[in-house]
Amino acid sequence: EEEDTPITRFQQYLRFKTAHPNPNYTAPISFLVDQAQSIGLTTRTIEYVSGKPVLLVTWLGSNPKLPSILFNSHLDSVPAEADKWIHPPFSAHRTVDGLIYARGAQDDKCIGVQYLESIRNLKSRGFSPLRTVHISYVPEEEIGGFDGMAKFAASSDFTELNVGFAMDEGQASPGDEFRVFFADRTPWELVIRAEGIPGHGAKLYDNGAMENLMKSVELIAKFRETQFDFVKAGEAANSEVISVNPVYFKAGTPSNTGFVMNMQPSEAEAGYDLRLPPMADPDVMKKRIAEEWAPSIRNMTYTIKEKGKLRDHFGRPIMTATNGSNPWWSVFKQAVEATGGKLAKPEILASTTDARYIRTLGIPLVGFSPMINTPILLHDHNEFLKDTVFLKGIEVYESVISALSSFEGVSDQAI
Ligand SMILES: CSCC[C@H](NC=O)C(=O)O
Ligand SMILES: [Zn+2]
Ligand SMILES: [Zn+2]
Repeated sequence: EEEDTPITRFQQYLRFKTAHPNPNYTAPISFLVDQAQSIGLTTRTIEYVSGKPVLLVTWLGSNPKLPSILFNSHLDSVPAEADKWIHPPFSAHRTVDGLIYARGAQDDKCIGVQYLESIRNLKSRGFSPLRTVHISYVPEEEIGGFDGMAKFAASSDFTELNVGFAMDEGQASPGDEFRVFFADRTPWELVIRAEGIPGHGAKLYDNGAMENLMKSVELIAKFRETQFDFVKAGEAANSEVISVNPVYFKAGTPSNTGFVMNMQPSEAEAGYDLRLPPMADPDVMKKRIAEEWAPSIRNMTYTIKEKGKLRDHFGRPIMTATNGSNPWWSVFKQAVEATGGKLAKPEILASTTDARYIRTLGIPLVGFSPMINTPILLHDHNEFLKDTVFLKGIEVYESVISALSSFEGVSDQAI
């Protein structure tokens, strides 16, 4: 019989098969409900979209009128190519060196368990919070959160939580400073299409669909290079520039064996993953797309699917202040430092999380996954987390949760 410790509970949570395209949500939720109830926390499961439950765990504060603190994590994981792993991705195998291998070990099942374990420890020490603490477990983050956090954040259930400050996942740090994130980049799905007259494969002529698409592909590649050059020159971080990466090309006339080789097609299309940092001007980007990347004079059209907002309703870039103007930030920073930890310079996250839905509401949110001296392995083969790093994270959250939930606020500000 396996012993019951924070590590074995982490392993149990890691063994649920939560990878897309068929994530199991019911089993991990019933595990989390059991855990939360054994600690004496209340739980509520809400389905905004059928089969895609959100779990809300609550620790009531002594003054529930004060804005609450929310700790979020997602239930789902990206797929794993099992044959390319040294241990099966849902085995949560722990090596003699303490490395726990699992898809989700870093992204982001670690924090999901650490939140609960830290509260377990705080409770056993007799700590009780002034502010109410909520933990949310949401589905569908890895595919954009549209049926998960997007719906939850837009619900009256969420408004009623009266969240004053929130935390969500961050990323591992290869060095010895904890990384923290004050913004995400906003993803756009860009598709550019070209049309042209078809023709014999042997003919040289202008304005073919392929030729027109290729011109754009080259222009986009040049733009990509200018952005990447800033990064390579050390002038900007990856997450501070606009990235645009081709994700598919679609063209050609199908045949039984592949493609017809002596026909120039009448349509061609390319798809791009485009990400904008919060300071980027979306209108400048749109103008560039319309005038340079997909101009109608080259018979081109385009569609942009914006998967998030760059500006709040005051027109300000969506980001959380990490200076003295945000009292929550100071409380958080001091709480991490009280554990002997050091914070790296706050960063923008290169990718995108559910944090954007909460920041868009005007709620300050810091992205944070306490993992130092750990290689960044999210979405990679052989994702692992060292047991000692996981345990240290529990201690960090004990400090963070007790400090934030005890924060009395600033008298002239309604927080
Ligand atoms: C369209 S939002 C997609 C969210 C996803 N999140 C994690 O990888 C990402 O691609 O960053
Ligand atoms: Zn994640
Ligand atoms: Zn992820």
